[in-house]
Amino acid sequence: MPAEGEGDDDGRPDEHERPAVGRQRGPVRRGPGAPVPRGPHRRDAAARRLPALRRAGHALPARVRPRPARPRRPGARRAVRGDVRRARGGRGGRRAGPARGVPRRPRRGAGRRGPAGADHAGVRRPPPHRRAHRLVGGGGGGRAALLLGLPRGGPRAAAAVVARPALRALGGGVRRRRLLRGRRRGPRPHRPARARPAGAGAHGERLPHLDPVRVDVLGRLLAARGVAAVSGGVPPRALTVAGSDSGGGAGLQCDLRTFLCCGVHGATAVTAVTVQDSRGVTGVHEVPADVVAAQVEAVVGDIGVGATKTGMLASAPIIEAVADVVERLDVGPFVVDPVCASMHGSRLLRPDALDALRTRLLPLATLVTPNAPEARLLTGLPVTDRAGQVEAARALHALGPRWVLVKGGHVAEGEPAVDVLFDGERVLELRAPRVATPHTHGTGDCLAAATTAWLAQGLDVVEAVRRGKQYVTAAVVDAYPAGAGAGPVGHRWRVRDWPAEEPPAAVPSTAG
Ligand SMILES: Nc1ncnc2c1ncn2[C@@H]1O[C@H](COP(=O)(O)OP(=O)(O)O)[C@@H](O)[C@H]1O
Ligand SMILES: Cc1ncc(COP(=O)(O)O)c(N)n1
Repeated sequence: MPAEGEGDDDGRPDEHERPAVGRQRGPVRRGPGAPVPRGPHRRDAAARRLPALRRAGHALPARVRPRPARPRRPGARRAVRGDVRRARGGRGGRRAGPARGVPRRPRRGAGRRGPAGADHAGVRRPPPHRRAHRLVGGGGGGRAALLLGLPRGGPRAAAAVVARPALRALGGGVRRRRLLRGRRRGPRPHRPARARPAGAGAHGERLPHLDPVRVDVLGRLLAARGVAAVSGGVPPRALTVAGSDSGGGAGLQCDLRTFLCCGVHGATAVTAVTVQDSRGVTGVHEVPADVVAAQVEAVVGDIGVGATKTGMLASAPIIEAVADVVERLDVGPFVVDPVCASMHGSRLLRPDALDALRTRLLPLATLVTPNAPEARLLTGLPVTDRAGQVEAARALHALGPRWVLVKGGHVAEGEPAVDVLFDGERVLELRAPRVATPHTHGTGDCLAAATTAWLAQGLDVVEAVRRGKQYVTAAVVDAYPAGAGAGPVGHRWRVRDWPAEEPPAAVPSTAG
């Protein structure tokens, strides 16, 4: 298959031309927040502050405690709670403010942090592998690490690293927290403010508090400790039947990232390997149709899937093979993203495959998600405004899918990004602010994959598409310029609250 074409005269649909990257407004760059300052070990500074800290009632790690505390002088005033509050810079007693020699605790979100592993007074806390037992109880961390695929060098630390966000995601459940955390000694260590996910809540809705990925991780941790799991150990599964994008921004790479970030295990049936970067596609190697079908059979037969999506299908034989296997097996709700070309205008579907797409695949689809050029290609209708989106949705619905979503990324640019959803009766609009960025590589895959992930978790189509739209909007806000051309949408906004723990120590091995 030719990787690039030049317009209608050579068969390549010029509808797939996107506005040139350079013509768009500058990228919206978002960093992961202020860099974490890392300094030298502050043992000396910590030791200088010891008297004040001891007055404040801090529980000090043994390694910075130079000598046992002196016995109290007879008649000396017993430390009262107010002293502790004052020393920590909180309210209490008459004089609010830090005790002499104890630095004021930085405000939440003030962006200041001490050296890694140090609390607000500059005292090093014990390293994670010595603290982790408070989170996961003693022993068993090795198995937890094994289950979670984490490094074995510091299993408890690794388990703690995973457990902490899981606990945070669980919100309430004081007993559950206590069970895992154990008894806390000393004051609560300072935690820096969490980075707010970019774009989250743009539509007044947040992703669910009870994040399925984290609940599941916690479930596995508990199972490894022999404690009854909080939720089932196996996450929902979804399958993508799609091409590989060597640049990683679109295709199955984008699908897998999105699946994970939406709480499902992703499986793949690879249809083609593309040689692709941020500037375009320079090569395509198709996978034989029977091998594509065999991948679907293997995944569905053994692992099982709650929902399936298609992306780049490359050729009519591959479409036929996928249609055959989807008819035979239970692939769950079936989302067809009728990918015809890349955003750079490189063809990803042979022109003679359009008919197979219309007649074999669309009738099987729970939801089909064309962009405006694809909708035009499939229906022959111009799709240049909202009315055109609705008309195309009606025409596509007549081809057999249960739902049609005509996306608005290429429609009325400069206005909000509005997608039109149609089920044969209702016409619904999903509206989001349009982000001024040229880095929109993978938007369509991201939307379809997120929607598929939510379908795999049992949501209905409207709810799944709403969340898919919410996800892709945040991902466009989080997009970044990787390469000289169009950069990919970003997924890091979903994982930025990884705890600022130190990784486990790498110590010389005594074995061998
Ligand atoms: N600049 C943008 N800002 C916000 N949302 C966008 C932007 N560009 C595309 N989208 C959204 O991303 C999704 C994919 O749209 P579209 O670009 O039309 O598909 P494709 O990537 O298949 O060409 C749609 O929900 C669309 O509204
Ligand atoms: C393998 C593969 N699948 C899909 C796309 C479409 O993504 P985009 O429209 O963002 O280029 C792509 N470029 N490559």
